[in-house]
Amino acid sequence: MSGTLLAVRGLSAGYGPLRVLHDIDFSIAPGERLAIVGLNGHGKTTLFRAIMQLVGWQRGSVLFEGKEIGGTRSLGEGRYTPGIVRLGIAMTPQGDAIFPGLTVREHLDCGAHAKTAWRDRTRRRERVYQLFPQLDELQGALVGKLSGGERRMVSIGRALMSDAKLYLIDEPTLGLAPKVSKRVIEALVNIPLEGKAMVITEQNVALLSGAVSRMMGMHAGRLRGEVGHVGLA
Ligand SMILES: Nc1ncnc2c1ncn2[C@@H]1O[C@H](COP(=O)(O)OP(=O)(O)OP(=O)(O)O)[C@@H](O)[C@H]1O
Repeated sequence: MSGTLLAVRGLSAGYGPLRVLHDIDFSIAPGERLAIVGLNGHGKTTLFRAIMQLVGWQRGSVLFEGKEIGGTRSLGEGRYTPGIVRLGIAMTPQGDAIFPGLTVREHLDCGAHAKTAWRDRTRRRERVYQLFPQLDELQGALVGKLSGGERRMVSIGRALMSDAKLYLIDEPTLGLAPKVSKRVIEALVNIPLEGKAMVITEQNVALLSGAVSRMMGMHAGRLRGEVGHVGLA
């Protein structure tokens, strides 16, 4: 598929005096699944947070469907984030960002907060259950009582309930057993993109190798060129 969904140019970002990202450039087209791999602490999460305007300061351009959502900002983390979500970017944060007191079903419905998504929530939930059949059986269970892998599935499922065109999935396998990690990645690479796009960050290159359209490396806040290229999307 041609065209550019997201174009990041000269993006730098950090927290207070700390500069974490240095002049990041990359873009992603509709239909692409891009992996950004790098070790702990090298800036993967900060990159997602900067796209969502959740860092302390940033500068540089972030174009989403041709609209500038970046620019120079130094105050008010999160101030523009709801607008960015409404434009069509959904982020699954690292770790267990869940509401332990809600059931699986209630949790998924939280992701369908836009009007059109809410009206269509039953069908969307079914799609999530197809992707993660385990969750179908756990619809009424409290999310706080689930295993780490199940909670991660809920967290990803919540993002899929939205009207997003771009999914940012931050280290979906963090803290999971190898077998469960494999299942979560398999589900992620099987999600039909149909003109949407996905960026997945990961520390374990082997898990995503051969399963994504492109892979880039992040080291010390800089993106390095492609670390592999395969035909799958
Ligand atoms: N809120 C914050 N305030 C200050 N420094 C931060 C903050 N969040 C992250 N950092 C620092 O920014 C750097 C990059 O962290 P970041 O979380 O983006 O890396 P990462 O590659 O995603 O690794 P991780 O797997 O740990 O999330 C680290 O040195 C980290 O200590």
